[in-house]
Amino acid sequence: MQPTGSKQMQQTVAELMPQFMENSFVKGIATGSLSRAAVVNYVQQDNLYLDRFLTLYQQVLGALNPSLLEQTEHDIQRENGAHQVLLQAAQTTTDQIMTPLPAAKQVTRAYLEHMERATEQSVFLGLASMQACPAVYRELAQRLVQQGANRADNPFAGWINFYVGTDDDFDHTMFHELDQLSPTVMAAERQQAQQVFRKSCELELAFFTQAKEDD
Ligand SMILES: Cc1ncc(CN)c(N)n1
Repeated sequence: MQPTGSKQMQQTVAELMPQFMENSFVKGIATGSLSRAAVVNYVQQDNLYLDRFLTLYQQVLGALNPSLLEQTEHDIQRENGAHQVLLQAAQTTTDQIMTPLPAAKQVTRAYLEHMERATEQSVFLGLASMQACPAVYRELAQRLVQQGANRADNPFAGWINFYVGTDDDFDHTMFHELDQLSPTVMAAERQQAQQVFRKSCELELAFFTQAKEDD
């Protein structure tokens, strides 16, 4: 029997996880050693990313399932909690690093454009492109916890604990929504959704790499 769309996406995440665990930014989170520049770079780009992600999410879920939008959109707004952990370690604040507004870097732009293009094609593809966001972080955080990386002396433990905790429900809810929609679209579009999802996972990896590029 064919796995459901969400199972296949989870397999993609599992397949790519070794690359995430080897990524230098992720290793820095695990060991508690990241330069201030890398942390600032990451949070600046992530603020730009999440702002646009929320707008797209509102657009897609508003069309698909407004009551689910109402239940879940606060999950994205709450991510500021994860950023605060990083900013505290870097001894800075959101205001300081976002004023004046930094420019979006190449990977951030490419990722946002990828999700925008997918959403223009269909809400199903839009949702698939956005699903890597919770799916990758939840799996990553779980693996970091398994490694014991959220130990008390790691300044980034709160970041790991945030994603192991809160992205869980959001991730399952979105996967469920994708599986519910799946029978309503053609087989070709279901296949395309898998490709779109994989591309988003690759951009997630590039997003971490970008944070350390000019550090
Ligand atoms: C780029 C990116 N991807 C995923 C997440 C976690 N939702 C995030 N904060 N930023």
